[in-house]
Amino acid sequence: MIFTNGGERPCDDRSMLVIYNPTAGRRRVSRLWTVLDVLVAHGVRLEVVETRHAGHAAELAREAAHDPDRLVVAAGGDGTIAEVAAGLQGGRARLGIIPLGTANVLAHELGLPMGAVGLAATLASERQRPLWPGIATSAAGDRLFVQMLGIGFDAHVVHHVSRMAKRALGKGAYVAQTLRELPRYGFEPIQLLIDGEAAEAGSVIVAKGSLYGGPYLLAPDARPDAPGFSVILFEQAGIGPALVAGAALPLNRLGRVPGAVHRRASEIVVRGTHALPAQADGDPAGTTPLRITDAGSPISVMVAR
Ligand SMILES: Nc1ncnc2c1ncn2[C@@H]1O[C@H](COP(=O)(O)OP(=O)(O)OP(=O)(O)O)[C@@H](O)[C@H]1O
Repeated sequence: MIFTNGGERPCDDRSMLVIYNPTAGRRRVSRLWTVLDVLVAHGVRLEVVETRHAGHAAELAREAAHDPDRLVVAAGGDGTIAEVAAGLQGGRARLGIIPLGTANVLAHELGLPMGAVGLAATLASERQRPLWPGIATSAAGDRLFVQMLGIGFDAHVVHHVSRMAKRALGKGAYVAQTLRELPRYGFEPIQLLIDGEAAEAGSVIVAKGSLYGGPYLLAPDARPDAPGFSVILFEQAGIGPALVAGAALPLNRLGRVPGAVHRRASEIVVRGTHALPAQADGDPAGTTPLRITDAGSPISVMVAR
Protein backbone atom coordinates (compact mmCIF):
# COMPACT_ATOMS: atom_id res chain seq x y z
CA MET A 1 0.00 0.00 0.00
CA ILE A 2 1.43 3.36 -0.92
CA PHE A 3 -0.29 6.70 -0.76
CA THR A 4 0.80 10.31 -0.84
CA ASN A 5 -1.13 13.54 -0.68
CA GLY A 6 0.50 14.24 -4.03
CA GLY A 7 -0.76 17.49 -5.51
CA GLU A 8 -0.88 19.53 -2.32
CA ARG A 9 2.04 21.73 -1.47
CA PRO A 10 3.89 20.31 1.54
CA CYS A 11 4.42 22.50 4.61
CA ASP A 12 8.22 22.10 4.16
CA ASP A 13 10.76 20.18 2.10
CA ARG A 14 10.75 17.11 4.32
CA SER A 15 8.83 13.96 3.59
CA MET A 16 7.89 11.05 5.78
CA LEU A 17 8.15 7.38 4.94
CA VAL A 18 5.79 5.45 7.23
CA ILE A 19 6.63 1.76 7.58
CA TYR A 20 3.57 0.00 8.98
CA ASN A 21 3.64 -3.53 10.44
CA PRO A 22 0.04 -4.80 10.04
CA THR A 23 0.73 -7.77 12.36
CA ALA A 24 1.86 -5.69 15.37
CA GLY A 25 -0.09 -5.51 18.60
CA ARG A 26 -3.85 -5.63 18.51
CA ARG A 27 -3.97 -4.21 14.99
CA ARG A 28 -5.12 -0.78 16.16
CA VAL A 29 -4.97 0.60 12.63
CA SER A 30 -7.42 3.39 13.46
CA ARG A 31 -4.70 5.13 15.53
CA LEU A 32 -2.40 5.02 12.50
CA TRP A 33 -4.99 6.49 10.14
CA THR A 34 -5.91 9.24 12.59
CA VAL A 35 -2.25 10.28 12.95
CA LEU A 36 -1.78 10.22 9.17
CA ASP A 37 -4.99 12.23 8.64
CA VAL A 38 -3.69 14.96 10.95
CA LEU A 39 -0.32 15.04 9.14
CA VAL A 40 -1.89 15.16 5.67
CA ALA A 41 -4.27 17.91 6.83
CA HIS A 42 -1.17 19.94 7.74
CA GLY A 43 0.39 19.46 4.32
CA VAL A 44 2.98 16.83 5.21
CA ARG A 45 4.09 14.65 2.29
CA LEU A 46 3.61 11.00 3.22
CA GLU A 47 4.49 7.65 1.76
CA VAL A 48 3.00 4.68 3.62
CA VAL A 49 4.31 1.17 3.04
CA GLU A 50 2.99 -1.98 4.70
CA THR A 51 5.52 -4.67 5.68
CA ARG A 52 5.05 -8.08 4.06
CA HIS A 53 7.34 -10.22 6.22
CA ALA A 54 9.72 -10.12 9.18
CA GLY A 55 12.82 -8.15 8.16
CA HIS A 56 10.97 -6.13 5.50
CA ALA A 57 10.89 -2.98 7.69
CA ALA A 58 14.70 -2.95 7.80
CA GLU A 59 14.94 -3.34 4.00
CA LEU A 60 12.51 -0.45 3.46
CA ALA A 61 14.29 1.80 5.98
CA ARG A 62 17.71 1.04 4.45
CA GLU A 63 16.57 2.47 1.09
CA ALA A 64 15.72 5.79 2.76
CA ALA A 65 18.54 5.88 5.32
CA HIS A 66 20.95 8.23 3.53
CA ASP A 67 18.49 11.06 2.90
CA PRO A 68 19.04 13.61 5.71
CA ASP A 69 15.68 15.23 4.97
CA ARG A 70 13.80 11.98 5.40
CA LEU A 71 11.85 11.04 8.50
CA VAL A 72 11.32 7.28 8.56
CA VAL A 73 8.43 6.39 10.84
CA ALA A 74 8.07 2.94 12.40
CA ALA A 75 4.35 2.24 12.88
CA GLY A 76 4.27 -0.90 15.02
CA GLY A 77 5.71 -2.25 18.25
CA ASP A 78 9.24 -2.35 19.62
CA GLY A 79 10.25 -5.11 17.17
CA THR A 80 9.23 -2.95 14.21
CA ILE A 81 11.09 0.04 15.65
CA ALA A 82 14.22 -2.09 16.09
CA GLU A 83 14.00 -3.28 12.47
CA VAL A 84 13.61 0.28 11.17
CA ALA A 85 16.49 1.45 13.41
CA ALA A 86 18.65 -1.36 11.99
CA GLY A 87 17.88 -0.15 8.46
CA LEU A 88 18.76 3.44 9.40
CA GLN A 89 22.14 2.52 10.95
CA GLY A 90 24.97 4.54 9.45
CA GLY A 91 22.60 6.85 7.58
CA ARG A 92 21.34 10.38 8.27
CA ALA A 93 17.56 9.93 8.15
CA ARG A 94 15.70 10.40 11.43
CA LEU A 95 13.45 7.88 13.19
CA GLY A 96 9.81 8.57 14.09
CA ILE A 97 7.48 6.31 16.04
CA ILE A 98 3.74 5.61 15.89
CA PRO A 99 3.32 3.05 18.71
CA LEU A 100 0.97 0.24 17.64
CA GLY A 101 2.53 -2.72 19.49
CA THR A 102 1.59 -4.80 22.49
CA ALA A 103 3.89 -3.28 25.12
CA ASN A 104 5.31 -0.15 23.35
CA VAL A 105 8.15 0.06 25.86
CA LEU A 106 10.31 2.48 23.87
CA ALA A 107 7.36 4.85 23.37
CA HIS A 108 6.91 4.95 27.15
CA GLU A 109 10.67 5.38 27.62
CA LEU A 110 10.73 8.40 25.31
CA GLY A 111 7.57 9.85 26.87
CA LEU A 112 5.75 9.86 23.52
CA PRO A 113 2.11 10.93 23.59
CA MET A 114 -0.36 8.12 22.83
CA GLY A 115 -3.05 10.38 21.31
CA ALA A 116 -3.14 10.94 17.55
CA VAL A 117 -2.77 14.73 17.62
CA GLY A 118 0.17 14.57 20.03
CA LEU A 119 1.88 11.91 17.92
CA ALA A 120 1.38 13.89 14.72
CA ALA A 121 2.73 17.03 16.41
CA THR A 122 5.78 15.07 17.61
CA LEU A 123 6.52 13.76 14.13
CA ALA A 124 6.11 17.21 12.57
CA SER A 125 8.27 18.93 15.19
CA GLU A 126 12.02 19.54 15.23
CA ARG A 127 12.52 17.93 18.64
CA GLN A 128 14.79 14.91 18.50
CA ARG A 129 17.23 13.10 20.72
CA PRO A 130 19.90 10.46 20.17
CA LEU A 131 19.06 6.80 20.63
CA TRP A 132 22.08 4.51 20.87
CA PRO A 133 21.08 0.88 20.12
CA GLY A 134 22.82 -2.33 21.11
CA ILE A 135 23.86 -5.19 18.83
CA ALA A 136 23.60 -8.87 19.79
CA THR A 137 25.86 -11.13 17.74
CA SER A 138 25.08 -14.86 17.70
CA ALA A 139 25.29 -17.78 15.30
CA ALA A 140 22.19 -16.29 13.62
CA GLY A 141 24.09 -13.04 12.83
CA ASP A 142 23.79 -9.48 14.15
CA ARG A 143 20.57 -8.22 15.67
CA LEU A 144 20.00 -4.62 16.71
CA PHE A 145 17.88 -3.82 19.77
CA VAL A 146 16.60 -0.48 21.01
CA GLN A 147 15.24 -1.12 24.50
CA MET A 148 16.45 -4.39 26.01
CA LEU A 149 17.57 -7.95 25.50
CA GLY A 150 16.62 -10.76 27.89
CA ILE A 151 18.16 -14.18 28.40
CA GLY A 152 16.47 -16.95 30.36
CA PHE A 153 12.88 -17.38 31.48
CA ASP A 154 11.46 -14.14 30.05
CA ALA A 155 12.95 -15.05 26.67
CA HIS A 156 11.49 -18.55 26.94
CA VAL A 157 8.03 -16.97 27.44
CA VAL A 158 8.54 -14.63 24.45
CA HIS A 159 9.54 -17.63 22.29
CA HIS A 160 6.28 -19.42 23.17
CA VAL A 161 3.61 -16.69 23.30
CA SER A 162 1.45 -16.72 20.16
CA ARG A 163 0.56 -13.72 18.04
CA MET A 164 -3.10 -14.76 18.31
CA ALA A 165 -2.93 -14.64 22.12
CA LYS A 166 -1.21 -11.22 22.01
CA ARG A 167 -3.94 -9.96 19.70
CA ALA A 168 -6.72 -11.29 21.95
CA LEU A 169 -5.26 -10.49 25.38
CA GLY A 170 -2.59 -7.83 24.80
CA LYS A 171 -0.03 -7.86 27.62
CA GLY A 172 -2.25 -10.39 29.45
CA ALA A 173 -1.00 -12.98 26.94
CA TYR A 174 2.47 -12.76 28.56
CA VAL A 175 0.97 -13.34 32.02
CA ALA A 176 -0.96 -16.41 30.81
CA GLN A 177 2.08 -17.80 28.98
CA THR A 178 4.31 -17.20 32.02
CA LEU A 179 2.03 -19.31 34.20
CA ARG A 180 1.92 -22.04 31.51
CA GLU A 181 5.72 -22.14 31.06
CA LEU A 182 6.79 -21.97 34.74
CA PRO A 183 6.63 -25.74 35.35
CA ARG A 184 8.20 -26.50 31.93
CA TYR A 185 11.34 -24.31 32.08
CA GLY A 186 14.62 -25.71 33.41
CA PHE A 187 16.08 -22.48 34.91
CA GLU A 188 19.63 -23.45 33.87
CA PRO A 189 22.29 -21.02 35.17
CA ILE A 190 23.57 -18.42 32.68
CA GLN A 191 27.35 -17.94 32.47
CA LEU A 192 28.53 -14.47 31.41
CA LEU A 193 31.53 -12.26 31.00
CA ILE A 194 30.64 -8.67 31.92
CA ASP A 195 33.44 -6.46 30.59
CA GLY A 196 35.65 -9.53 30.90
CA GLU A 197 34.63 -10.41 34.45
CA ALA A 198 32.94 -13.80 35.03
CA ALA A 199 29.40 -13.81 36.47
CA GLU A 200 26.50 -16.26 36.80
CA ALA A 201 22.75 -15.63 37.06
CA GLY A 202 19.40 -17.38 36.75
CA SER A 203 18.07 -14.71 34.39
CA VAL A 204 19.65 -11.66 32.74
CA ILE A 205 18.30 -8.45 31.21
CA VAL A 206 20.63 -6.21 29.24
CA ALA A 207 18.88 -2.84 29.19
CA LYS A 208 19.35 0.21 26.97
CA GLY A 209 16.28 1.90 28.44
CA SER A 210 15.07 2.12 32.03
CA LEU A 211 11.65 0.51 31.43
CA TYR A 212 10.59 -3.10 30.90
CA GLY A 213 7.36 -4.84 29.85
CA GLY A 214 5.48 -1.53 29.34
CA PRO A 215 5.78 1.59 31.54
CA TYR A 216 7.46 -0.32 34.40
CA LEU A 217 10.78 0.76 35.93
CA LEU A 218 13.63 -1.76 35.88
CA ALA A 219 16.96 0.05 35.39
CA PRO A 220 17.06 3.59 36.85
CA ASP A 221 20.68 4.08 35.68
CA ALA A 222 19.95 3.24 32.03
CA ARG A 223 21.16 5.66 29.31
CA PRO A 224 19.27 5.11 26.03
CA ASP A 225 21.15 8.03 24.42
CA ALA A 226 24.71 6.89 25.22
CA PRO A 227 26.90 3.85 24.61
CA GLY A 228 26.86 1.11 27.24
CA PHE A 229 24.32 -1.06 28.98
CA SER A 230 22.65 -1.56 32.33
CA VAL A 231 22.92 -5.25 33.13
CA ILE A 232 20.49 -6.73 35.64
CA LEU A 233 21.46 -10.15 36.96
CA PHE A 234 18.72 -12.07 38.73
CA GLU A 235 20.70 -14.38 40.94
CA GLN A 236 17.73 -16.34 42.26
CA ALA A 237 16.17 -18.72 39.73
CA GLY A 238 13.15 -21.02 39.85
CA ILE A 239 9.38 -20.89 40.04
CA GLY A 240 9.23 -18.93 43.34
CA PRO A 241 11.62 -16.12 42.25
CA ALA A 242 9.89 -15.94 38.84
CA LEU A 243 6.50 -15.42 40.54
CA VAL A 244 7.99 -12.75 42.81
CA ALA A 245 9.45 -11.00 39.74
CA GLY A 246 6.07 -11.13 37.96
CA ALA A 247 4.33 -9.58 40.97
CA ALA A 248 7.05 -6.92 41.36
CA LEU A 249 6.89 -5.74 37.71
CA PRO A 250 3.63 -3.71 37.82
CA LEU A 251 4.74 -2.23 41.16
CA ASN A 252 7.93 -0.84 39.49
CA ARG A 253 9.98 -3.04 41.82
CA LEU A 254 11.36 -5.65 39.39
CA GLY A 255 14.83 -4.14 39.70
CA ARG A 256 14.66 -4.45 43.48
CA VAL A 257 13.58 -8.09 43.95
CA PRO A 258 15.85 -10.16 46.25
CA GLY A 259 18.98 -11.23 44.36
CA ALA A 260 18.76 -8.52 41.64
CA VAL A 261 22.25 -7.11 40.97
CA HIS A 262 22.78 -4.04 38.74
CA ARG A 263 25.96 -3.39 36.74
CA ARG A 264 27.02 -0.97 33.97
CA ALA A 265 28.99 -2.54 31.12
CA SER A 266 30.05 -2.02 27.52
CA GLU A 267 30.46 -5.67 26.48
CA ILE A 268 28.47 -8.67 27.64
CA VAL A 269 29.38 -12.17 26.47
CA VAL A 270 26.94 -14.96 27.30
CA ARG A 271 28.78 -18.26 27.31
CA GLY A 272 27.47 -21.74 28.09
CA THR A 273 27.57 -25.16 26.65
CA HIS A 274 23.89 -25.40 25.88
CA ALA A 275 21.65 -22.97 24.05
CA LEU A 276 19.43 -20.75 26.20
CA PRO A 277 16.68 -18.57 24.69
CA ALA A 278 17.18 -14.84 24.07
CA GLN A 279 14.62 -12.14 23.30
CA ALA A 280 15.24 -8.68 21.93
CA ASP A 281 12.63 -5.92 22.26
CA GLY A 282 9.94 -8.51 22.96
CA ASP A 283 10.64 -10.73 19.94
CA PRO A 284 12.49 -14.09 19.85
CA ALA A 285 16.22 -13.46 19.20
CA GLY A 286 17.70 -16.93 18.88
CA THR A 287 19.76 -18.61 21.54
CA THR A 288 23.05 -18.28 23.40
CA PRO A 289 26.01 -18.05 23.06
CA LEU A 290 25.96 -14.40 22.10
CA ARG A 291 27.90 -11.17 22.49
CA ILE A 292 26.37 -7.75 23.10
CA THR A 293 28.09 -4.50 22.12
CA ASP A 294 27.11 -0.96 21.14
CA ALA A 295 25.88 -0.14 17.65
CA GLY A 296 28.42 1.88 15.66
CA SER A 297 26.49 5.15 15.91
CA PRO A 298 23.32 6.64 17.43
CA ILE A 299 20.10 7.42 15.57
CA SER A 300 18.07 10.63 15.96
CA VAL A 301 14.55 9.90 17.18
CA MET A 302 11.66 12.37 17.26
CA VAL A 303 10.38 13.17 20.77
CA ALA A 304 7.65 15.34 22.25
CA ARG A 305 9.83 17.15 24.77
N1 LIG B 1 4.02 -8.50 7.47
C1 LIG B 1 4.59 -9.19 8.46
N2 LIG B 1 4.30 -10.50 8.66
C2 LIG B 1 4.83 -11.19 9.69
N3 LIG B 1 5.69 -10.66 10.60
C3 LIG B 1 6.00 -9.36 10.46
C4 LIG B 1 5.49 -8.56 9.39
N4 LIG B 1 5.97 -7.32 9.51
C5 LIG B 1 6.80 -7.33 10.59
N5 LIG B 1 6.81 -8.55 11.17
C6 LIG B 1 7.49 -8.98 12.41
O1 LIG B 1 6.62 -8.78 13.50
C7 LIG B 1 7.42 -8.71 14.67
C8 LIG B 1 6.62 -8.20 15.86
O2 LIG B 1 6.27 -6.87 15.66
P1 LIG B 1 6.26 -5.79 16.82
O3 LIG B 1 7.29 -6.09 17.85
O4 LIG B 1 6.34 -4.48 16.17
O5 LIG B 1 4.82 -5.97 17.46
P2 LIG B 1 4.43 -6.54 18.86
O6 LIG B 1 5.27 -7.73 19.17
O7 LIG B 1 2.95 -6.74 18.86
O8 LIG B 1 4.77 -5.30 19.79
P3 LIG B 1 5.67 -5.11 21.10
O9 LIG B 1 7.09 -5.40 20.71
O10 LIG B 1 5.45 -3.68 21.50
O11 LIG B 1 5.15 -6.07 22.11
C9 LIG B 1 8.59 -7.87 14.23
O12 LIG B 1 9.79 -8.23 14.87
C10 LIG B 1 8.71 -8.15 12.71
O13 LIG B 1 9.86 -8.92 12.38
